[in-house]
Parts: sequence; structure tokens; C-alpha cells
Amino acid sequence: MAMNDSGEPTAENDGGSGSAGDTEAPTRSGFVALIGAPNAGKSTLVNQFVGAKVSIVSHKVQTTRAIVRGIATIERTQIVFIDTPGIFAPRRRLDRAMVTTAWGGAKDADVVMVLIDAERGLKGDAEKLLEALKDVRQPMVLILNKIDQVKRDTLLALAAAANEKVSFERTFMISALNGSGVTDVGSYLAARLPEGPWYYPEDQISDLPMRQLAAEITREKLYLRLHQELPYSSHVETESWEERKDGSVRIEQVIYVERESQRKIVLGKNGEAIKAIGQMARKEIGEILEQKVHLFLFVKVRQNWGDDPERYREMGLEFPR
Ligand SMILES: Nc1nc2c(ncn2[C@@H]2O[C@H](COP(=O)(O)OP(=O)(O)OP(=O)(O)O)[C@@H](O)[C@H]2O)c(=O)[nH]1
Repeated sequence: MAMNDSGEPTAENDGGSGSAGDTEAPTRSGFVALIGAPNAGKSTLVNQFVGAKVSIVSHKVQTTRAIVRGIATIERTQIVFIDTPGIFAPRRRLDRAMVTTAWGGAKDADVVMVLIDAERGLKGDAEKLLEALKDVRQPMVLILNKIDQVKRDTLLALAAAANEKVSFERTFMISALNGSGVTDVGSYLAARLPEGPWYYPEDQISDLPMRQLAAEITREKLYLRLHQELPYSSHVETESWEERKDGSVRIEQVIYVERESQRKIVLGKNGEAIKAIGQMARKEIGEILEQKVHLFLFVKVRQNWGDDPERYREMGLEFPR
């Protein structure tokens, strides 16, 4: 994903830092946005592609911007799965803002993968989801998941009904749980994504999603506590991640704001705000990692951070030249 002049990511593939070697066929790479109601099976599917350690089943974070849920390599293609929040009719203003940005992420993906829980069918969220897809211009594929729970006739009827509402390029019927049909999806994506160098070096793949996820969790807590006082321009980065011998992890994060007055708000009176944010974030990160977490938060003023290449690198994005 590259960035255009206004700082918006674009789907154009103009290179990345990784490389898969220099033999045989050209490498391919791209972003696949996962869309699906909560519990449709997004994490379970990504786990099938990338292995259980990278993706997190059942995390509840809805603050998604372009969070990476997992990165898989199939043949010579690097596939970066990005998340969208599983909410389609947000009521609160904060939720609405988040959903808008996350849908923006989907619109920049190379392929949009729509997951529907075949057991639940088109009831409720799935119906709203298909409505919302009408504005998406990317190639879309439909994945009917949990076929282990559903009869063939029901599946075919569901596929027909969904394809009537949205023009999908392909429809796959899979069980993310037992792996049935998953290889076909992988082969399709491997061939469908554009030629180009990989976005991430192989050795970075495993901890990148966790670092981003931990930063997203802290960002969520920051907004939960301060949303009326803090503009959206603040940003959280995970600067260091150290696994310790006793099984715990030491994480350092920086909350970047644009002005000294905002730094004071984040700190709060006698440091109360940052302390509360840190406690909430530490608890949730610890639950997801199933590990004891030592979390250290710092607040720094960085003017014009939108022009800073480091920030783009941290988010796994290309800096516009
Ligand atoms: N029977 C069956 N269960 C499945 C299948 N895929 C996922 N599940 C189960 O459905 C539940 C939800 O799966 P997740 O992968 O966490 O769903 P998700 O879409 O990532 O959910 P959120 O992260 O909340 O958006 C879990 O209990 C999975 O084990 C499947 O193919 N068959």
C-alpha cells in the first residue's frame, strides 16, 4: 500500500522493503481486507493461513485503522490481511468515526474478502454488510464459512442470494475451522494479487501484528478516557517489545500529540489520566497475550507527525516521495 500526497493510502504497489529472493517467477504482494460480522470466523481463517501465533481469535478491539491481522506467504505471494471492525450500524459518534476510517482501509485494499457465517445466513449484520458493500469498488470475493454446520442446499441458496445483492468475483465455501476449502482461497489470492516486491521482510512478520495491536488497544483506551478533549490527531506507537526470561513481556509505547496542551491532557492531573489509560491497556494486552505485561507509556509532542516517514514505517506503509 503506497500513500498519496494527502497522506491517504492508495492501492498502488510501488515497492516495499521486503524481497523474496531473485529466482524464478516474480514476487507478488498485496492487501486483503477482511470484512465480516463479529464471529464470522475472520481470525480462524487468518490462522489457517499464517499459523496460530500471529492472529488473535476473539480480540475485541474496534479501533481499527489499518491494523494487520496476519501476513501469509503462499508460493511467491505475500498476503497482508487487514482488518475492518465488525460493526455496520454504529450509533455512537466515536464508533461512526472509527467505522468510516476502517471502511477507508477496505477501499484501499487490493481484494476485499467478505466472510459470512453460513450457519447464521443473511440475518441481521450480514444483510447490513451486503448493503454497505455497494460503495466498494475493489474486487470482492464471498466466503461462506462454517460449511461443516450447514446443508448443501442451504449453502447454494445463500450463495445465490448474496450474489444477487453484490457482484462478487468469486464465491468460496469453506470451513475455517477444519480447513476445508481454504487452500482454494489461498491459491486464488496468490494469483490475484499484483506483481511487486514484498511489503515486509520475513523476519518481521511474527511480531508486527502484535505490536500494532498493542498500540491500537492503548489508542482505544486513550479515546475512551479522553475522547471529548483530544483530537483524532494523536497517535500511539509501540517502540519496544522485549520478551523476558520469566515469561512476561516489557512493552514501551509512545503517545504522540501535536501540542504541549494536549500532552498535559493526556497526562492528566498528577498523572491520573495516563495512569488509568495504562492500567486499562495493560490489562487488555495481558489478556490477549495470556502473558504478564509490563507497560510503559510516554507522551511526546511531535508537530506535523503526518509528514514523518518513521510513522509510516511503523504502520507498515510506504512514505510518499
Ligand atoms: N463450526 C465452525 N465454527 C467456526 C468456523 N470458523 C470459525 N468458527 C468459530 O466461530 C467463532 C468465531 O470465530 P472468530 O474467528 O473469532 O471470528 P471473527 O470473525 O474473527 O470474530 P471477531 O474477531 O469478533 O470479529 C469461534 O468460536 C470459532 O471457533 C467454522 O468453519 N466452523
